[in-house]
Amino acid sequence: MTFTQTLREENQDIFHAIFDHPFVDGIGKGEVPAESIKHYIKADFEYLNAFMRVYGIALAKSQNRDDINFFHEKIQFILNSEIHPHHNFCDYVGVDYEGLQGYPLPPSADHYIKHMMHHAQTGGLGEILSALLPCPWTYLEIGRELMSTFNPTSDHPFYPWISFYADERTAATTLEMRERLDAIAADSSKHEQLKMKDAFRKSCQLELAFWEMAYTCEEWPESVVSR
Ligand SMILES: Cc1ncc(C[n+]2csc(CCO)c2C)c(N)n1
Repeated sequence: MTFTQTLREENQDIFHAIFDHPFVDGIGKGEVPAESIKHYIKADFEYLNAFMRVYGIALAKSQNRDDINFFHEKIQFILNSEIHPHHNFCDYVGVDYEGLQGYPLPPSADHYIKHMMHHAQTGGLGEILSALLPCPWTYLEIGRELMSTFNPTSDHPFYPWISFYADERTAATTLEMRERLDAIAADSSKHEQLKMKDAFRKSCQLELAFWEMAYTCEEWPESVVSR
Protein backbone atom coordinates (compact mmCIF):
# COMPACT_ATOMS: atom_id res chain seq x y z
CA MET A 1 0.00 0.00 0.00
CA THR A 2 1.36 3.47 -0.85
CA PHE A 3 1.73 6.16 1.79
CA THR A 4 -1.24 8.15 0.47
CA GLN A 5 -3.43 5.03 0.29
CA THR A 6 -2.69 4.59 4.00
CA LEU A 7 -3.55 8.25 4.64
CA ARG A 8 -6.88 7.80 2.86
CA GLU A 9 -7.69 4.64 4.81
CA GLU A 10 -6.77 6.11 8.18
CA ASN A 11 -9.09 9.07 7.56
CA GLN A 12 -12.13 7.22 6.26
CA ASP A 13 -14.11 8.41 9.30
CA ILE A 14 -13.60 12.08 8.45
CA PHE A 15 -14.24 11.59 4.72
CA HIS A 16 -17.57 9.99 5.60
CA ALA A 17 -18.50 12.71 8.07
CA ILE A 18 -17.85 15.22 5.24
CA PHE A 19 -20.08 13.35 2.74
CA ASP A 20 -22.84 13.23 5.41
CA HIS A 21 -22.53 16.89 6.37
CA PRO A 22 -25.82 18.83 5.87
CA PHE A 23 -24.11 21.51 3.72
CA VAL A 24 -22.65 18.88 1.39
CA ASP A 25 -25.91 16.91 1.37
CA GLY A 26 -27.73 20.19 0.64
CA ILE A 27 -25.56 20.76 -2.44
CA GLY A 28 -26.68 17.33 -3.68
CA LYS A 29 -30.34 18.08 -2.92
CA GLY A 30 -30.08 21.54 -4.50
CA GLU A 31 -31.08 23.30 -1.28
CA VAL A 32 -28.63 25.16 0.97
CA PRO A 33 -29.61 28.14 3.18
CA ALA A 34 -28.56 31.37 1.43
CA GLU A 35 -26.83 32.69 4.56
CA SER A 36 -24.66 29.55 4.72
CA ILE A 37 -23.67 29.93 1.06
CA LYS A 38 -22.70 33.56 1.60
CA HIS A 39 -20.74 32.67 4.73
CA TYR A 40 -18.94 29.95 2.76
CA ILE A 41 -17.96 32.27 -0.11
CA LYS A 42 -16.73 35.03 2.21
CA ALA A 43 -14.43 32.55 3.97
CA ASP A 44 -13.47 30.58 0.87
CA PHE A 45 -12.35 33.62 -1.10
CA GLU A 46 -9.79 34.33 1.63
CA TYR A 47 -9.01 30.62 2.02
CA LEU A 48 -8.04 30.45 -1.67
CA ASN A 49 -5.78 33.49 -1.24
CA ALA A 50 -4.04 31.69 1.63
CA PHE A 51 -3.85 28.47 -0.40
CA MET A 52 -2.05 30.30 -3.23
CA ARG A 53 0.42 31.77 -0.72
CA VAL A 54 1.16 28.27 0.58
CA TYR A 55 1.75 27.11 -3.02
CA GLY A 56 4.11 30.09 -3.33
CA ILE A 57 6.11 28.93 -0.29
CA ALA A 58 6.16 25.37 -1.69
CA LEU A 59 7.46 26.82 -4.96
CA ALA A 60 10.19 28.68 -3.07
CA LYS A 61 11.23 25.40 -1.39
CA SER A 62 11.19 23.41 -4.67
CA GLN A 63 14.48 21.88 -5.76
CA ASN A 64 13.69 21.25 -9.45
CA ARG A 65 11.85 22.83 -12.38
CA ASP A 66 9.20 20.12 -12.44
CA ASP A 67 8.05 21.05 -8.92
CA ILE A 68 8.36 24.79 -9.66
CA ASN A 69 6.17 24.33 -12.74
CA PHE A 70 3.65 22.25 -10.79
CA PHE A 71 3.08 24.85 -8.07
CA HIS A 72 3.09 27.69 -10.61
CA GLU A 73 0.38 25.97 -12.69
CA LYS A 74 -1.71 25.27 -9.60
CA ILE A 75 -1.69 28.95 -8.61
CA GLN A 76 -2.90 29.82 -12.11
CA PHE A 77 -5.63 27.21 -11.83
CA ILE A 78 -6.95 28.76 -8.62
CA LEU A 79 -6.87 32.25 -10.15
CA ASN A 80 -8.58 31.26 -13.39
CA SER A 81 -10.77 28.24 -12.63
CA GLU A 82 -11.61 27.91 -8.92
CA ILE A 83 -13.73 31.04 -9.34
CA HIS A 84 -16.32 29.08 -11.39
CA PRO A 85 -17.78 27.09 -8.45
CA HIS A 86 -17.82 30.36 -6.47
CA HIS A 87 -19.84 32.02 -9.25
CA ASN A 88 -22.29 29.11 -9.18
CA PHE A 89 -22.89 29.72 -5.44
CA CYS A 90 -23.18 33.51 -5.99
CA ASP A 91 -25.74 33.01 -8.78
CA TYR A 92 -27.76 30.70 -6.50
CA VAL A 93 -28.06 33.39 -3.81
CA GLY A 94 -28.26 36.26 -6.32
CA VAL A 95 -25.31 38.18 -4.86
CA ASP A 96 -22.31 39.81 -6.58
CA TYR A 97 -19.04 37.94 -6.03
CA GLU A 98 -17.23 41.24 -5.31
CA GLY A 99 -19.63 41.93 -2.44
CA LEU A 100 -18.49 38.76 -0.64
CA GLN A 101 -14.76 39.50 -0.80
CA GLY A 102 -12.43 41.03 1.80
CA TYR A 103 -14.05 39.66 4.98
CA PRO A 104 -12.08 38.42 8.02
CA LEU A 105 -11.97 34.65 8.41
CA PRO A 106 -14.26 33.02 11.00
CA PRO A 107 -12.48 30.90 13.69
CA SER A 108 -12.43 27.48 11.95
CA ALA A 109 -11.36 28.88 8.59
CA ASP A 110 -8.71 30.98 10.33
CA HIS A 111 -7.48 27.85 12.09
CA TYR A 112 -7.30 25.96 8.79
CA ILE A 113 -5.20 28.55 6.95
CA LYS A 114 -2.87 28.95 9.94
CA HIS A 115 -2.44 25.17 10.10
CA MET A 116 -1.40 25.10 6.42
CA MET A 117 0.83 28.14 6.89
CA HIS A 118 2.53 26.51 9.88
CA HIS A 119 3.54 23.49 7.78
CA ALA A 120 4.48 25.74 4.87
CA GLN A 121 6.81 27.80 7.07
CA THR A 122 8.36 25.02 9.17
CA GLY A 123 8.17 21.86 7.02
CA GLY A 124 9.60 20.46 3.81
CA LEU A 125 7.59 19.68 0.68
CA GLY A 126 6.32 16.38 2.14
CA GLU A 127 4.72 18.11 5.10
CA ILE A 128 3.34 20.93 2.93
CA LEU A 129 1.78 18.52 0.43
CA SER A 130 0.27 16.52 3.32
CA ALA A 131 -1.44 19.66 4.64
CA LEU A 132 -2.65 20.67 1.13
CA LEU A 133 -3.82 17.31 -0.22
CA PRO A 134 -7.14 16.97 1.68
CA CYS A 135 -8.37 20.09 -0.13
CA PRO A 136 -8.53 18.59 -3.65
CA TRP A 137 -8.99 15.02 -2.42
CA THR A 138 -12.09 15.65 -0.29
CA TYR A 139 -13.63 17.88 -2.99
CA LEU A 140 -12.97 15.29 -5.70
CA GLU A 141 -14.71 12.62 -3.64
CA ILE A 142 -17.56 14.98 -2.70
CA GLY A 143 -18.08 15.70 -6.41
CA ARG A 144 -18.09 12.01 -7.28
CA GLU A 145 -20.37 11.08 -4.35
CA LEU A 146 -22.89 13.77 -5.27
CA MET A 147 -22.75 12.78 -8.96
CA SER A 148 -23.48 9.13 -8.21
CA THR A 149 -26.01 9.70 -5.38
CA PHE A 150 -28.06 12.52 -6.91
CA ASN A 151 -27.32 12.06 -10.60
CA PRO A 152 -27.81 15.81 -11.22
CA THR A 153 -28.80 17.10 -14.67
CA SER A 154 -27.81 20.48 -16.12
CA ASP A 155 -30.93 22.13 -14.65
CA HIS A 156 -29.82 21.25 -11.07
CA PRO A 157 -28.90 24.53 -9.30
CA PHE A 158 -25.48 23.21 -8.28
CA TYR A 159 -24.71 21.23 -11.44
CA PRO A 160 -21.74 23.50 -12.34
CA TRP A 161 -20.27 23.11 -8.81
CA ILE A 162 -20.71 19.32 -8.68
CA SER A 163 -19.42 18.68 -12.20
CA PHE A 164 -16.44 21.03 -11.62
CA TYR A 165 -15.20 18.95 -8.68
CA ALA A 166 -16.13 15.55 -10.10
CA ASP A 167 -14.08 16.55 -13.15
CA GLU A 168 -10.81 15.09 -14.46
CA ARG A 169 -8.86 18.22 -13.53
CA THR A 170 -9.56 17.83 -9.80
CA ALA A 171 -8.69 14.14 -10.19
CA ALA A 172 -5.41 15.06 -11.91
CA THR A 173 -4.44 17.58 -9.19
CA THR A 174 -5.16 14.99 -6.50
CA LEU A 175 -3.16 12.32 -8.32
CA GLU A 176 -0.20 14.60 -9.03
CA MET A 177 -0.04 15.67 -5.38
CA ARG A 178 -0.33 12.05 -4.24
CA GLU A 179 2.49 10.91 -6.53
CA ARG A 180 4.78 13.69 -5.32
CA LEU A 181 3.94 12.95 -1.68
CA ASP A 182 4.38 9.17 -2.12
CA ALA A 183 7.85 9.70 -3.63
CA ILE A 184 8.90 12.02 -0.77
CA ALA A 185 7.42 9.78 1.97
CA ALA A 186 9.29 6.73 0.60
CA ASP A 187 12.55 8.59 1.33
CA SER A 188 11.50 9.98 4.71
CA SER A 189 12.13 8.82 8.28
CA LYS A 190 9.31 7.40 10.45
CA HIS A 191 9.40 10.61 12.47
CA GLU A 192 8.88 12.72 9.33
CA GLN A 193 6.11 10.40 8.13
CA LEU A 194 4.32 10.86 11.45
CA LYS A 195 4.42 14.63 11.01
CA MET A 196 2.96 14.20 7.50
CA LYS A 197 0.18 11.98 8.85
CA ASP A 198 -0.65 14.54 11.53
CA ALA A 199 -0.73 17.39 8.97
CA PHE A 200 -3.01 15.37 6.66
CA ARG A 201 -5.49 14.30 9.34
CA LYS A 202 -5.79 17.80 10.78
CA SER A 203 -6.47 19.21 7.29
CA CYS A 204 -9.22 16.58 6.83
CA GLN A 205 -10.69 17.58 10.19
CA LEU A 206 -10.44 21.26 9.25
CA GLU A 207 -12.19 20.56 5.91
CA LEU A 208 -15.08 19.12 7.95
CA ALA A 209 -14.91 22.09 10.34
CA PHE A 210 -15.01 24.48 7.35
CA TRP A 211 -18.34 23.02 6.14
CA GLU A 212 -19.71 23.31 9.68
CA MET A 213 -18.37 26.87 9.99
CA ALA A 214 -20.25 27.84 6.81
CA TYR A 215 -23.45 25.94 7.62
CA THR A 216 -23.79 27.42 11.12
CA CYS A 217 -22.50 30.89 10.05
CA GLU A 218 -19.80 30.62 12.71
CA GLU A 219 -18.49 33.93 14.09
CA TRP A 220 -15.88 34.97 16.63
CA PRO A 221 -17.36 35.38 20.13
CA GLU A 222 -18.26 38.94 21.04
CA SER A 223 -15.78 40.44 23.45
CA VAL A 224 -17.33 40.28 26.89
CA VAL A 225 -16.24 42.74 29.53
CA SER A 226 -16.63 40.97 32.85
CA ARG A 227 -15.90 42.11 36.32
C1 LIG B 1 -12.11 24.87 2.25
C2 LIG B 1 -11.93 24.44 0.84
N1 LIG B 1 -11.35 23.25 0.59
C3 LIG B 1 -11.18 22.84 -0.67
C4 LIG B 1 -11.56 23.63 -1.74
C5 LIG B 1 -11.38 23.18 -3.15
N2 LIG B 1 -10.14 23.61 -3.72
C6 LIG B 1 -9.56 24.77 -3.40
S1 LIG B 1 -8.08 25.00 -4.21
C7 LIG B 1 -8.23 23.53 -4.99
C8 LIG B 1 -7.23 23.07 -5.99
C9 LIG B 1 -5.98 22.72 -5.39
O1 LIG B 1 -4.97 22.99 -6.32
C10 LIG B 1 -9.39 22.88 -4.61
C11 LIG B 1 -9.80 21.58 -5.13
C12 LIG B 1 -12.16 24.87 -1.43
N3 LIG B 1 -12.55 25.73 -2.42
N4 LIG B 1 -12.32 25.25 -0.16
